Amino acid sequence: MFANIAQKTTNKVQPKHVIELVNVSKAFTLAAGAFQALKQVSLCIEAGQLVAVTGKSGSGKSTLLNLITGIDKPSEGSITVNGIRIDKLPEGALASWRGRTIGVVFQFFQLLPTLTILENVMLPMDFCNTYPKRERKERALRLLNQVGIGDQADKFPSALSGGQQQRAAIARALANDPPVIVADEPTGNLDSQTATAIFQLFASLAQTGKTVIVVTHEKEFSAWFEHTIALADGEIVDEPAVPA
Ligand SMILES: Nc1ncnc2c1ncn2[C@@H]1O[C@H](COP(=O)(O)OP(=O)(O)OP(=O)(O)O)[C@@H](O)[C@H]1O
Repeated sequence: MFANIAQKTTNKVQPKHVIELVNVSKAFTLAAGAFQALKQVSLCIEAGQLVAVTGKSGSGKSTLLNLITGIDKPSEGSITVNGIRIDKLPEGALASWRGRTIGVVFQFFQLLPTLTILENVMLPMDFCNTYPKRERKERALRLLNQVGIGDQADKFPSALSGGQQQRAAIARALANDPPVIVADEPTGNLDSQTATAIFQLFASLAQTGKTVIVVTHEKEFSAWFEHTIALADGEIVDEPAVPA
């Protein structure tokens, strides 16, 4: 199903550790003083891993994702993604880096309602200029076929079911062929059968060499993940090993 993506991804030279955090802390300044949302977190994730991030509300899951995607900067520590020290990158360079390196999938899909599904998937290519203009439509269609909704390409998001919209969002996340896909509670709004199909899709992507990081509360899917990063009060209580 993902043969084309697999071909492309495995031809790339990727560092073994696609994501590496060393002693990362994140403090927020509140009226009452500094609040440590993440405390001295170190972890590494290898290419092609399907990784879960779990923890109670407020444990630091979104903060961790925001740091890995470069949306936020750490207060301390280093973050290396795909060989780049992103905590050192200036804002402009970060935006362009993010568009090419990270595909993001949200709980509520966040497709643009006034664009067709095909146009939504083409958008990241238009923003980042990653593929020649004449190739973008064909690539978007190919991605939609690969996630199983090629026949919905000309519809608007409101005409699709939740599961179909999430498949479209995954196709959009793949548009620029990023090595890393990050999903924040992607099945939180879907029934369990549809959620299973979405997790199957993520597992297939990981098999093609994509690194897929999923924040999830859904324990019934824990067996799908090769690693679980369990957070409690901003600290990792279960983690992939840090490289020597
Ligand atoms: N911008 C901010 N300013 C101040 N405090 C923040 C900010 N962002 C997060 N926090 C705090 O950091 C802690 C961790 O928040 P975070 O959103 O990472 O948790 P979470 O595990 O993703 O929770 P949820 O499952 O509810 O989304 C919380 O106590 C939160 O209130």
